[in-house]
Amino acid sequence: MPPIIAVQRLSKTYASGFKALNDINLEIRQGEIFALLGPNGAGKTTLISIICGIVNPGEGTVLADGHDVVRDYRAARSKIGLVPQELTTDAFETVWNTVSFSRGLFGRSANPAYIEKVLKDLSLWNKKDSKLMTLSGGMKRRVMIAKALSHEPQILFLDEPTAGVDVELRRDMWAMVRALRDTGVTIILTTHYIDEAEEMADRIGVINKGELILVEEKAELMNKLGRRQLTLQLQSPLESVPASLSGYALELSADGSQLVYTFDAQGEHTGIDVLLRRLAEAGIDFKDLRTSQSSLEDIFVNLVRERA
Ligand SMILES: Nc1ncnc2c1ncn2[C@@H]1O[C@H](COP(=O)(O)OP(=O)(O)OP(=O)(O)O)[C@@H](O)[C@H]1O
Repeated sequence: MPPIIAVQRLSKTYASGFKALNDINLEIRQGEIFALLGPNGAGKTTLISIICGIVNPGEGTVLADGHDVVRDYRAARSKIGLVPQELTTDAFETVWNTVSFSRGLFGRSANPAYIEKVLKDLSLWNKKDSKLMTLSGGMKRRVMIAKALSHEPQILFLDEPTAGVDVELRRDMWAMVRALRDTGVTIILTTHYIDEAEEMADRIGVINKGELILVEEKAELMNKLGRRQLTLQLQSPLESVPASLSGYALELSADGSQLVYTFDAQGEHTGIDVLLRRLAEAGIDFKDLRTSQSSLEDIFVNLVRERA
């Protein structure tokens, strides 16, 4: 199946002379949830804006469902829904009218049954006659999504969808995004919340200083770059790691009560069995042990730091 979005050799230099994107190549698969991560100013919004036809690409090409976003702008844009970061809603309009109007902007004929479905899916149906200014921030965000979906796009961009929303609404938003994906919509989201990418994404792209430094299946990424740790809670504190164990990647906590062993999550041999034997030989007893895996956040911070 051809990619739903194909970005090839895309670079962008703003009029100021600042190069915001450098030779980006990216293919988004139909029906996936793709999370774009990157620190502030990395180029996420620039990339999304180019794909959505809001900012002109400098060099390179972008196809959305086979349509060139510059040469064939209208066809490309009709495939895309964009939920921008800022809430821009017409305060005096009703939910129903604003969502129906958005559909009209894309030249689509009225389809009340579809709008009704979108509002119901987003739990907005009982607010359809409410003026936007009377809605809570969370409800307004839902309206932004409904507007973006009004013309039945196949691709939905969510720019920082849960910035500043409470935990409960975040969970609701995640469920909504999953439900949308289940209807076949491809979702691309940018986020600063790494746990959001960890929770939601099928694949993850990391952008830093205008360069796409990594694109990977989430599970693969966690496997490849993730480190695992074994923490041993000692019976009696140690002053230092015994010399007989110096060949192991062991760290002693400041109070001497914990030994932490870091090992490769992918490696065939973790070395734990031999380590435990050596500990016993050294007369070190422990009362508890637990393993942990580094989070996507650790991986992300390391990736970006390496390139700083
Ligand atoms: N119109 C513009 N003219 C000049 N420079 C710009 C323009 N728009 C963005 N930039 C610069 O391009 C870089 C990338 O900006 P962009 O908004 O794409 O980053 P971002 O990854 O979305 O950041 P954030 O996470 O803060 O939203 C930044 O250094 C920004 O200052």
